[in-house]
Amino acid sequence: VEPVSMAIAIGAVSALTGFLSYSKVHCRFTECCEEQHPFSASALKLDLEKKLFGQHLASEVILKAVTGFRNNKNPKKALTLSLHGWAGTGKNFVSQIVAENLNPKGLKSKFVHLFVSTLHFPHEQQIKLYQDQLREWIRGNVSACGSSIFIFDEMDKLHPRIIDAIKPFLDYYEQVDGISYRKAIFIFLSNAGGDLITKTALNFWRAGKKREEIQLKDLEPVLSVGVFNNKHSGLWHSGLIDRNLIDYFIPFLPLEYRHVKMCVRAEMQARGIAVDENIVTSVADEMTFFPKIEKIYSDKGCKTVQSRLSFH
Ligand SMILES: Nc1ncnc2c1ncn2[C@@H]1O[C@H](COP(=O)(O)OP(=O)(O)OP(=O)(O)O)[C@@H](O)[C@H]1O
Repeated sequence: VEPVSMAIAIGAVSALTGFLSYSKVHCRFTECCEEQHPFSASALKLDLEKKLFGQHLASEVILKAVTGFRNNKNPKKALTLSLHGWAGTGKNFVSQIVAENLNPKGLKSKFVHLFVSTLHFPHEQQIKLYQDQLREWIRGNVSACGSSIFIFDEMDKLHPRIIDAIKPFLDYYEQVDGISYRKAIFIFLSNAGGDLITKTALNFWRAGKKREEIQLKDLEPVLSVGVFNNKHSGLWHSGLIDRNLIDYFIPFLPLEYRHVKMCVRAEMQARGIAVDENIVTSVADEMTFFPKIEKIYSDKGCKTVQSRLSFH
């Protein structure tokens, strides 16, 4: 090998090594987009089992969907999950668990984005502007980090045309204007369909069947049709449903008295207080339950447990 080529080769290798070690050090100080943060399906499974109460369907589907997506080196489209259920049943909570399992900084990561309808898209007459802003925001963020996560809370309060603006990003295209969206994750949270889920859960209860016997096939089709036909679901007549771009409709069941108690215990443990069963019972007793006669399900799920516990 002639000396000049050798010198160039050595120079190139050391420049590359230098760059790699620089970026390693750099990423220690600022957050970098790593396409593949180490992901452990068993850690996610354990988290769901330990932390999420009374949601056997949501746990199962979320674990399957996220694991399958992350283990696929070449997904054909972005992962799109639509979470439905009554208030306080764990939709935001589970999004946080998923975000933390995919990204060490969880919701605080600059690659995880939360949109809240009433906060970010409050005015009916600004739909066109919101559509443009949303498209730009997602395009910019996915070009900076392909594996970005976008969470849309309060979908039921979103004008249905807004979300259709991002339809091309959720489709099977390899690239849209030079950007691939295939490694991104979109999570929609909504109360829409909560009434349908409760109805099914109640039917099982009244038939003397266990809650855990409810299967996804008992709910998913009802949910997708119900949400499509519901003017206040954010997905009313949406092209996302029409074109089958939502991978999973995930039902969150209404929580029972025993689940509320589990939430109180978890909250006490999180605060480092010894679990006192008298307090657990009195916090759970303060919650209100429906339907009027049977009083099975907590109407706020576990939502006010934290603030109520502070009064004991
Ligand atoms: N199934 C659950 N298992 C464990 N904790 C729960 C569950 N559901 C709710 N919680 C607790 O209650 C808090 C509020 O729940 P969360 O914000 O996830 O409800 P949500 O379903 O998103 O409600 P909303 O539709 O009103 O936004 C959570 O931070 C969590 O502490």
